Amino acid sequence: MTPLRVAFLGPLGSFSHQAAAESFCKLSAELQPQISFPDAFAALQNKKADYAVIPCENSTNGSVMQTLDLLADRDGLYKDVKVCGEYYLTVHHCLMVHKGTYPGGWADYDGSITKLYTHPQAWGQCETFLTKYFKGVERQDVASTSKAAEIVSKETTERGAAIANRFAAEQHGTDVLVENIEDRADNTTRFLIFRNVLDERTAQLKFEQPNPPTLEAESALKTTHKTLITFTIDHSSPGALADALLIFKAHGLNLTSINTRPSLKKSWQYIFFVECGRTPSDENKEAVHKALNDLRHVTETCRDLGTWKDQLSASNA
Ligand SMILES: O=C(O)C(=O)Cc1ccccc1
Repeated sequence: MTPLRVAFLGPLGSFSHQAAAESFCKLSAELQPQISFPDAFAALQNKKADYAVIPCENSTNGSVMQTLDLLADRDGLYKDVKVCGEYYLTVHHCLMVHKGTYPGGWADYDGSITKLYTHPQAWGQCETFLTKYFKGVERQDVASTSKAAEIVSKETTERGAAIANRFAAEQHGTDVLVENIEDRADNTTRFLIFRNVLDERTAQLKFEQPNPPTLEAESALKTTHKTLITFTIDHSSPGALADALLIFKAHGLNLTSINTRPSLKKSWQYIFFVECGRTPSDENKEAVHKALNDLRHVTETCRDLGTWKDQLSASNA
């Protein structure tokens, strides 16, 4: 059997690459860089990859809208793709330039950078640094931080700089001018790990996320299981959202986050993303199944996006 194939947002050296490598480090996995998040999802749906590791939320900057839009799956492209795990990565950004541009390093920097490149998620994580040193400098969104590094590594005429991972600098041969430019030292991105639930090959490979590392055997039993459910409601019906949320309470499911994205069916109507947790027990093992059945009565559409082990419940236990 071929090794486990893990899709992530490339090119090599992205934060997604780091998260994929770290979360599958114990398994001999073939890491497959993709050009975009939709490409990674398509690889799963088409059974070209077994898993995909995609950023969903950052502790400084909040939810990743591109990922929520993928999960909304408005065109039904990724029917069999579900979450099966999560991974928290501490994210340190560097400012990097074309090799040899500033031989004296940051100490000699003369203010000549005219354009900055990075993934949209990164701007908001480095705002203090950028406001201090690069106020008014043009910012260009690119597909990933490592793509930004690749662009400045190849540029010949412009004075550009990229915000990216230290590994991206090694990968693409750029010079790091400043390290750790993120606003907060605890800047962390949560990645979700996805699989195709109908892919039998993937099922046989049995990737099982470990219990959080700091958990002792006894408290391992207390690891929270998280579930993600998306739904739409009848916006003209007073209390429709309250009715839906009460179902989680009725089944002992603790709400841990709520997000919305436009439904794109009608303006000012939304798709709701509800994440909830439970500590597994004999009594509540059917809780998610029952909640989904009840939700189908009070929602217009409703989708189970998977259940996985909470990798932070060690610190919550
Ligand atoms: O662009 C990357 O490197 C990604 O993997 C997306 C991203 C961007 C910024 C923080 C975490 C993940």
